[in-house]
Amino acid sequence: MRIRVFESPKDAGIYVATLMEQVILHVERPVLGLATGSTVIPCYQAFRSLADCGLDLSRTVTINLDEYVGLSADHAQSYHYFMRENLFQHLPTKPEESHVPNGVAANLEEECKRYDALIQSHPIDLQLLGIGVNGHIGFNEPSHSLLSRTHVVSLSEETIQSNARFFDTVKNVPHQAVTMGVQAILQAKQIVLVAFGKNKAKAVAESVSGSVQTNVPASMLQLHRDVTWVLDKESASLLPGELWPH
Ligand SMILES: O=P(O)(O)OC[C@H]1O[C@](O)(CO)[C@@H](O)[C@@H]1O
Repeated sequence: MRIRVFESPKDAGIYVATLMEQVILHVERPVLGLATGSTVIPCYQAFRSLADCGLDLSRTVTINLDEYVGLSADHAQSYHYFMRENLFQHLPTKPEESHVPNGVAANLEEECKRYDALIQSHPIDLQLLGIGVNGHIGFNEPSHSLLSRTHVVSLSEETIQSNARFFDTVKNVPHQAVTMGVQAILQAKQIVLVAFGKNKAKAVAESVSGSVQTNVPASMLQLHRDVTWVLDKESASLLPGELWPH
C-alpha cells in the first residue's frame, strides 16, 4: 500500500491522471475501471488535459463501478450523464468501449450477470475509486457481509443524505443502485483510491489502519497488493503518524 498526500485536489488529480496515462501507454488493450462522485472530478480534468495533448484512447476500454437504479442515461444525476459531462464528451479520441451499468434495465438481475461477464472478459488494469463517508467503495455499503458479484444494493441512510447535495431534494435520491461487487474491485491489477476533505478522514483512517471488516468496505483494500491512497491533508489527518509519507 502506498499513501500520497497532496497540497490540493488539483495536484492530486494530476498525479492520478498520470497513473491512468501510464496504464494507457504500457498496456496493449488497457481497461480502466472508472468512478463517479465529486472527488474524481479533478482527476478527470487533469486527464482531459493529457488527452488534449495527444494521449490516444482508441484502444482503451472503460468500465464504471455503479449506477443508480431508476435513473436513465439522460437523467442529470445518473452516472452515465456524469461520465459524459465530466469526461467522455471532452475527449478528442473516444475510448474504444465505455460501459456503465444500466440502472433502468427491465431485468436488473440479468443486467448484473451481463456486467459481471463483461468484467471477466475485460480484466481491469487500474481501478479508480472514491470512498463514501461510511467507507463504501462503489456502492458496496457497510454491512455484516459483502457481496462479491455485481448486485443491486439498498443505499444506506448515510449515503442517501450525503448524496442529497446533488439532487433538488433528498426525496429524489434513489434508494437503490447497481454496483460492482468487491471481487471485481479486488481483481483489478492496480487500485487508486482518492479521498479529499475532513469528512473522509475517519473512513480513510479506519480503512487504512483499522481491522479488515465488511462494516468498513474500503478496509478490504488492505488485502490487495497494489493500492495507492491519494489524499489531501484533511482526508489524511486521522492517519496514525507512522503511516504519514515522509
Ligand atoms: O466523491 P464523492 O462525491 O464524495 O463520492 C464518493 C463516493 O460516493 C459514490 O459516488 C457513491 O455514493 C461513490 O461512487 C464514490 O466513491
